[in-house]
Amino acid sequence: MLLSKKSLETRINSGEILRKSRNIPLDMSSINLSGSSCDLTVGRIFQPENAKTILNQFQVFHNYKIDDVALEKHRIKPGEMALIEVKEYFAMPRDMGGILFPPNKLAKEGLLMTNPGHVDPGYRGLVTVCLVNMGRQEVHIAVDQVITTLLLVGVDEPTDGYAGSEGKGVHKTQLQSLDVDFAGLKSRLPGLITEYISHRVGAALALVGLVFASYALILPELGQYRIESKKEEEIAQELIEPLREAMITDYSKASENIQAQLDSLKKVLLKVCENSKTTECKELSNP
Ligand SMILES: Nc1ccn([C@H]2C[C@H](O)[C@@H](COP(=O)(O)OP(=O)(O)OP(=O)(O)O)O2)c(=O)n1
Repeated sequence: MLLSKKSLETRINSGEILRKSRNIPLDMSSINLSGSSCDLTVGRIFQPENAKTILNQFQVFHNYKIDDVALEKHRIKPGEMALIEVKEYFAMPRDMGGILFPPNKLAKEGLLMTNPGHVDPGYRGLVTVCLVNMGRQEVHIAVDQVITTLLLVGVDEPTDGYAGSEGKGVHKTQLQSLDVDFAGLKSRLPGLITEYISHRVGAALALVGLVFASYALILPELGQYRIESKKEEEIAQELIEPLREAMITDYSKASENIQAQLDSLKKVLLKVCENSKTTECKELSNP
């Protein structure tokens, strides 16, 4: 069940739900209650990268604490991240839970809240809001500005309360794990570009290498092929030549034989003609 404005006022006045600090009740005039929800405001602002640098690099000389890196106002650049510690201190009763929402106004400005969530019945302490500027413009945030809306819901019977410890707000470990911008793009981009280029160049080089390697492999093969075919031609020549010579020799021997045969045939015919005394034989014996 959502709680009405009237019952919220009563509970807050009695020191429940929200307080100014652990032991100081909230001044009702400082909070904007509407229906079953109330608006929560900016307490401290942290720009993770700046805060980390100061805490890590100058700690040795100055003994900086988290309070020293908190900002009162800040312009969140497009793509950048900011961590907000909410000003109001939670003192949730055991019969009531809460849900933290980003106000519509923030979204309109391009701010994305990365950790909307529930507030357990019995939770005590501070809550944090992590924002990323997803828009094109810088977004200005300052202390006391509305940063999140708390929707309050009654539980049908009192719970055992919250088992976790008191919320201390933003701490150093939280800052360490966050980057200057969304998904660490600013720090990752040079690496991503180098990786992209090296992939492309690598692929191009591999292609060029492949072409050269192909030439290097094919050219000697072609040369070899030529040499081998020349060799083969010489071998063929060596084999054909004696055959050719043998053929020529045989042919001339054969023609000599034929000539001899013809001569002896002629002699035989002449003898036959001399005996027959025909006209044709006379012509044959006196050509
Ligand atoms: N933006 C938010 C949302 C919640 N909380 C607080 C109120 C919750 O009661 C408490 C625990 O919230 P979750 O259960 O959502 O978070 P975890 O599961 O991380 O914490 P836990 O292990 O304490 O339950 O943290 C917070 O500090 N900041």
